Amino acid sequence: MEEKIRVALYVQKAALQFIDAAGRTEYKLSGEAREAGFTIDPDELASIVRGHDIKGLKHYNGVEGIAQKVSVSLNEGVHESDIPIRQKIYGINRYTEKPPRTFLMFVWDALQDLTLIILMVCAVASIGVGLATEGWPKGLYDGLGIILSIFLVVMVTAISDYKQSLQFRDLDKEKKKIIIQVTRDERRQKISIYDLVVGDVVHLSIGDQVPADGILISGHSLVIDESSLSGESEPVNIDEERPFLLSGTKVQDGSGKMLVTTVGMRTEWGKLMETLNEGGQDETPLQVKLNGVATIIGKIGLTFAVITFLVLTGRFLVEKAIKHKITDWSSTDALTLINYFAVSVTIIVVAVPEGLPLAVTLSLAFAMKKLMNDRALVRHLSACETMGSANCICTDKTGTLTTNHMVVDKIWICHKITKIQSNKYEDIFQSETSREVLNIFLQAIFQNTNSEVVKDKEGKTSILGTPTESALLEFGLILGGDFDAQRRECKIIKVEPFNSVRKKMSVLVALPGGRMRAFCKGASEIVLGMCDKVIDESGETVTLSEEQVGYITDVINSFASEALRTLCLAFKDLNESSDENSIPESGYILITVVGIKDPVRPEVREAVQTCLAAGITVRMVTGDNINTAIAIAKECGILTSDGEAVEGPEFRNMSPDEMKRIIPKLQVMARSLPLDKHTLVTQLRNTFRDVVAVTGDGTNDAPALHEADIGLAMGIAGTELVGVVQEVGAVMSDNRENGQEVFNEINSREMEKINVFRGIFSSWMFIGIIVVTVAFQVIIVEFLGTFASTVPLSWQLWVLSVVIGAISMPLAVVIKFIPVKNNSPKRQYHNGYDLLPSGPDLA
Ligand SMILES: Nc1ncnc2c1ncn2[C@@H]1O[C@H](COP(=O)(O)OP(=O)(O)OP(=O)(O)O)[C@@H](O)[C@H]1O
Ligand SMILES: [Ca+2]
Repeated sequence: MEEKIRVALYVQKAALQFIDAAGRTEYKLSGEAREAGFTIDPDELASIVRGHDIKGLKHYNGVEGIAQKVSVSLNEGVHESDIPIRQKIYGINRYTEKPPRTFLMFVWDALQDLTLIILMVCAVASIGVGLATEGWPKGLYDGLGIILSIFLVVMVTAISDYKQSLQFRDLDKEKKKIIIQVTRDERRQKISIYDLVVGDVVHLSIGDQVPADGILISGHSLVIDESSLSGESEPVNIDEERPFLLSGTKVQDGSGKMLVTTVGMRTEWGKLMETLNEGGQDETPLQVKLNGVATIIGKIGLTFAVITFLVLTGRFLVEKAIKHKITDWSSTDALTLINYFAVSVTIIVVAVPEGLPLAVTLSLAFAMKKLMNDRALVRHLSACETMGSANCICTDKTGTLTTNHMVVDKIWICHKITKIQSNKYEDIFQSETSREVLNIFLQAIFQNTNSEVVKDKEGKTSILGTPTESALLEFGLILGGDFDAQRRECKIIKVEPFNSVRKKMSVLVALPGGRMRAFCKGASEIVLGMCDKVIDESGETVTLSEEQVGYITDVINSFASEALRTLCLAFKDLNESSDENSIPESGYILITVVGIKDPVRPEVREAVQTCLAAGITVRMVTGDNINTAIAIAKECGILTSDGEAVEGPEFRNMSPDEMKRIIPKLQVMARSLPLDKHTLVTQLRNTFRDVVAVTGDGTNDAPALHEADIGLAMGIAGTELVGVVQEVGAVMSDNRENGQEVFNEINSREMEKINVFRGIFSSWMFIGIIVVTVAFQVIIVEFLGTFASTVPLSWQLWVLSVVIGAISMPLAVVIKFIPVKNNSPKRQYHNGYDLLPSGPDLA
């Protein structure tokens, strides 16, 4: 699929270049558009952005020029009232959906199974032979019996696949309801991606999906991951030189604002969707293996059948030759030969275990259903299987284990710790003189943020931004701060947005008098390291002594041990001579240490226990402070007394041997960079041969998600991960107990667990499937006698068949050791946050 996209993209690029070479195309603007005040044709706009036509953009006076042509002010945004006309002229932001697959298509798919094809051939042969030997209608019965079993298998497979596709379509719709931030009617607000129109001013920040094609208005270190479109893993910097943003790509770093120029099917993404047809469904690793087994058995059966036929026919011919009757043929002779053929066909029918696909399909369908109920997005049956094979989960903390609902809980300011209980700022700032401190504190909160306090139509205040920043802004409002007033007072000169590598955010602002001030906020110990002074009650700056640094470190640790996320806020006044183009990295004055509470989700502890019980190791990898991480990990039951907690920098600098030694015990990694998580996952997969599931928010965790066997991208808001974790555990233990339908075979530590009867009766799903399968067999044998050409068996024969069946158990154990991992493709499951607009399964 990815490959196809890439090819389509190259073809298109080439075509665009060709058009360019042939001279500018003339576009005609409709009269209606002109009347409504628009002066640029939709296709022309689309081609400028898609073709990265910087000359074309200059020709129209850059982004401001384009804004004029689509009749919008970059400060105010579009007006709600003219959205219908924009949609009429420039289109709506939707993609044509592939027509849904019909039930018959699923039936057709189910029929493609090799075992079934062999069975069908047998049915036809059997009907032919039957009619010739036994005549109408008795001769039909054998064949009809086989057709009946084929019918059953096909129906079960098709119905379960079809239902699953319907369910998936619903979830698909849900997950495409992405909310984005735009400025409209001079107000920043949230809208659905579908309501976006040409002319909209969209705010982008790290982790966001670019919702349509457009041009950069302004940005700070904006870096875009275009890999979904181009397959290029190298991210691109978006700035004045390269201001084009394409729908379906993702913001990897920084922040910015873009002007939407093209929506829906006119975008690059839309065009690609048009040229691509649907990708095929792939088989699950288990299906591949079972098909392999069935095919081998089938082939053996076929060989024996052919040999039997040849031997019987040979003997017959030889006998005939001995009796010198080789030229003398009667109809009885012909019937004998046909009979031999029938015997051979029977061998194939008996040899191919058609019950196998049925049982497997049923169990996978059940597992799928369970996952679906928990709203984990699973596109293919194979997901359950790969998931069932996971023996190790690396999870992030924020939003996955915790609720991601953050509130400031404790602060340290002016050498005093205060627990925030009431909503009164007097508790924190008692004396009049500390007004000064309050001012600088509010400045630090409101100036140095990527989030915003906005008012909606009714004048209600709300905060748009990340949970951490929202907590700070909310606190600022409680202290009586005024976001708009603050923002109007100072002019922001330069911004270094937050990301997980820097773990801090800094800005440079011009104060009313023209003096420059820098603010820095971020991971407490990092920012503390950048400070050499601290502000006291009266607003005076005093030099930080070593003792004081030690004391503040203690404060940080005490907050962190209470599971609080800690941040330091600091500022620095610059003198005239300092460089306006860079924000200082040291010499800051510390204002405060804040401790933000982010409670653990109540269900997490149990989910973790489920995993541990199923033999899955759970590891927490977080960007947060080590003490915070430890406190939370203990609360969730992840960190045990014999487990280890390390910090990212320490882990990074370990020798391969040291890593090998620590990883088995490693339960917590704190202050990690995205790359540390990636390293850990790589090590687990390669050195320890683990099957690793990774959960994360898809921004800073992207590298690790890609490396994992199973990547669960949960989106910033976090979702019902707990359900997924539990399912991984449940599916996993089900599979183990099944005596398989096989998952961890190459993992040597699993070897001793091949006791197939362990816990077999605790798995209801498995028992149900067995009962159904057995019931089918009994019904076929006992009641469909004539149809399936079986005779009711005596009890001795039943015992015999059970014994023969039991012999297949050791065989199953042997199958267990056939490696499956290498042919199981790595998979990623998203809960929509970072899915592409039209949501094809690119993973
Ligand atoms: N907007 C922000 N501005 C400045 N610093 C921040 C901001 N958000 C978080 N931090 C700091 O960065 C640290 C870690 O951030 P990082 O993005 O690496 O981890 P995370 O993804 O939030 O956590 P986890 O990995 O557990 O999900 C936090 O402990 C906090 O101190
Ligand atoms: Ca994270």
